[in-house]
Amino acid sequence: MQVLTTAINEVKLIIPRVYEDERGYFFESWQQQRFADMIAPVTFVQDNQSLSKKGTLRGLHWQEEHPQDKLISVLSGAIFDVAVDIRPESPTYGKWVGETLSAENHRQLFIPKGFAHGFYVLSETAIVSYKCSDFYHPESERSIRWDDPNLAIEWPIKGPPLLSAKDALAAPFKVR
Ligand SMILES: Cc1cn([C@H]2C[C@H](O)[C@@H](COP(=O)(O)OP(=O)(O)O[C@H]3O[C@H](C)C(=O)[C@H](O)[C@H]3O)O2)c(=O)[nH]c1=O
Repeated sequence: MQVLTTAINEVKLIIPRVYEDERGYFFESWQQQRFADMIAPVTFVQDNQSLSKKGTLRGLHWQEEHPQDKLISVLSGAIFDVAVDIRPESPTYGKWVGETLSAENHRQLFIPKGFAHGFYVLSETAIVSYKCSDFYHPESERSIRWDDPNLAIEWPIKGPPLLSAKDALAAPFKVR
């Protein structure tokens, strides 16, 4: 497993060791001890999975009172995955990182607590599976507009994205 830093130090891009043979491939998508040794001693308690059509944008979301570390993986298709630093005291507050994760490149993104998360679907469909370090607390959910001008995220978007009603009405980013 290779762990690469991104433009925001705490957000890590993971390139797993993939074993390929004539049948296909095998890799350990998560291993607690190696993750603790190389990234952080995180206890994941919930796995989420979503399927989205091409052009879907889910996000930018986080849980305020029950913040979640997340390990994002793509089981099918490809997404542009984005993390936004929303930690009030952070020197990179309001900064974002984006990585293309796909079932083909097997890349994963570790997004710690204190970040908003969202992704845009590049393929016909994408199945995204992600591990969370706390349970779902809907009352604690917050969101920021995907296209907030103060974030200026460079989404690889062609045309208006497919949004949930909730995301279409998301709040603006709070500039410090
Ligand atoms: C997040 C979540 C949702 N749900 C239910 C609530 C809704 O009835 C339905 C769809 O939820 P929502 O539209 O909020 O799903 P997404 O827009 O994919 O939300 C996620 O999008 C971004 C990318 C994230 O990182 C968050 O994990 C999460 O906010 O699933 C649950 O039952 N458990 C959960 O943990």
